[in-house]
Amino acid sequence: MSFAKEQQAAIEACLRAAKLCERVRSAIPKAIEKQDQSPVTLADFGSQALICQYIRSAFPDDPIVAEESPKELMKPEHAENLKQVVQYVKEENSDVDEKKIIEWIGYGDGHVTDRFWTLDPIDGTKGFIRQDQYAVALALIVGGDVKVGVLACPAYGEEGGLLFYAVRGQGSYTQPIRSFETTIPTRIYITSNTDSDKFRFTESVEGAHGDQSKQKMIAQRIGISAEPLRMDSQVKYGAVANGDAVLYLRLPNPGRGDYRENIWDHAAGTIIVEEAGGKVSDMDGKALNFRDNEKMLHNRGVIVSNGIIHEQVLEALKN
Ligand SMILES: Nc1ncnc2c1ncn2[C@@H]1O[C@H](COP(=O)(O)O)[C@@H](O)[C@H]1OP(=O)(O)O
Ligand SMILES: [Mg+2]
Ligand SMILES: [Mg+2]
Ligand SMILES: [Mg+2]
Repeated sequence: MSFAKEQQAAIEACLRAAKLCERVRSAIPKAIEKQDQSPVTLADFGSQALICQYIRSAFPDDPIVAEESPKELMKPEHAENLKQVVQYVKEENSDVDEKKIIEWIGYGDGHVTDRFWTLDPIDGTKGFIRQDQYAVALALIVGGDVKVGVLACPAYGEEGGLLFYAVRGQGSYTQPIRSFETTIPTRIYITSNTDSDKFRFTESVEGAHGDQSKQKMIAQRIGISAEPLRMDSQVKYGAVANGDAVLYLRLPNPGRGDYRENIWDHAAGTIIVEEAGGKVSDMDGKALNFRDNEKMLHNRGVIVSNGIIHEQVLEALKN
């Protein structure tokens, strides 16, 4: 299957959401604390509303498994915030009102099935608030396999950012977000170990989302001495896919042994790296499981590489 219609819809939806996010980012985004104490902004809600509405109208039968829920926004104390989200969304879709916003965000409460979409409306919210890296991440999963992935990275690579996308079996591509309509796709590939400037690894900015001292040690064991490229979000997958780094390490934080990764934090990035020639697995070498649950219950750690060094990294982790 070519998934041409899915690819086109996913790209269009993410481009619109990225525009909304950039407008909010330039106005200093306001953070609301979620129940798990992580932040969410009005742009996260707006992005999810836009993308869910778009995907739902193009593919009415497809469930969407998304990060955010409209519950918080429906509380009376957020009445002004809800109005503001409507204003943000209006610039991309004029057919919006408060009731529709709640309904559209709520489309994201779907379940994992044989065919579904998974969405992180803003991946790396902490980066977004810091005016740093973030991504809008959308993927289509069929039979447990990621078939289409899109990452809009508005703060990465060049002014206005880069869009990365891939369809299974068709390669990975990038285009500038700002000039998307007037440029042609550039196919991207991982870099081999010979480009010494890019023989480096990438990891989260947030120390609590990984194990930075162990990540440094593993990188050193395979001969990487360069300082890590620290960035928020799945932009790190984009960096490995287009050859800006050879490795992305995300080892479990020893203080948070019970943390399990969400599928929307990895699905889009995974296909983009794989279709660029790289490899993605957990720290035991197992494939990431996008088939059973919105959390990857049986995967610990995430290793993303150019493929060439993958076995070496897994070996280094055993010692
Ligand atoms: N303890 C943790 N370990 C790994 N990832 C985490 C942890 N806590 C939150 N995250 C997730 O890491 C992602 C950001 O990744 P990065 O650090 O690479 O930018 C977010 O989606 C965030 O989830 P959440 O959206 O629930 O906050
Ligand atoms: Mg998010
Ligand atoms: Mg995320
Ligand atoms: Mg979050």
